[in-house]
Amino acid sequence: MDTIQQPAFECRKLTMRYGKTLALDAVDLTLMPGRIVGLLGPNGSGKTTMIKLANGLLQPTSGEILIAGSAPGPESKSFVAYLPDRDFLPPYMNVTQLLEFYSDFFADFDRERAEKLLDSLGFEPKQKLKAMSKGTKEKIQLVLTMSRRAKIYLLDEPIAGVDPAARDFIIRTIIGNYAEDALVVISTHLIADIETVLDEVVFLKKGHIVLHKQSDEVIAENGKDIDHVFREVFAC
Ligand SMILES: Nc1ncnc2c1ncn2[C@@H]1O[C@H](COP(=O)(O)OP(=O)(O)OP(=O)(O)O)[C@@H](O)[C@H]1O
Repeated sequence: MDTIQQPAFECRKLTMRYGKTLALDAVDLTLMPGRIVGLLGPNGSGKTTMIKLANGLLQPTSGEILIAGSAPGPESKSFVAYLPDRDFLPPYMNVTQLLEFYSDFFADFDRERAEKLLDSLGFEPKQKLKAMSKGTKEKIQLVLTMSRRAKIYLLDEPIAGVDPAARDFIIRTIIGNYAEDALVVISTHLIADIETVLDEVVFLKKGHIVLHKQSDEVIAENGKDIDHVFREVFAC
């Protein structure tokens, strides 16, 4: 008998206002485990706001967001691996200290996996974060995030600052390092680079979901790739 799966991520009439700005307007969205989902939208469409709400960094104005059935909080932090869209690690730390920091903070951190990945990328143990280029910092932050054996990965713009060759590495790291029953949500507007790994896409426009479908359905219905569909939907 099939067991009924609980959604990994659920928004119910989720609304977020910053003063007069309505960033999310009564959004309903259900994402199931075992999927890689692209949260796609132009600047200011509400992607970061939704991811921050999922991490409990913001409180909704109204409606709710549920992570594996509960409101975000200390418990969900133990199984949600979050990659913010900005630097978030102490800049004075070197590679070894960062590995120790993650091992101390996250019970699900697979240090061996992180060490192997960092070694294959040529990182040196004594290399300090503050001396790394923007793209190199993004790589180490992604390796640390994806080396958690999390149930849910929320990646906010993981490829924005890196060159096309490094983007391929990042995409391989994402698909090579998550458990098959985990949910991966990737927010980006660089769709062409990432669309081949997406099972589902969510198009967010001015705080509304204008499309939520399986990637292959979007391609079949439109006869073009997701990047081109996105450009049409969001044409200025
Ligand atoms: N702290 C804040 N105070 C006021 N308005 C905010 C704040 N954060 C976001 N906003 C506004 O909320 C809306 C959604 O912003 P959000 O950062 O979620 O969009 P985004 O889709 O992640 O954009 P980008 O692709 O540029 O990162 C925008 O109109 C933005 O200006």
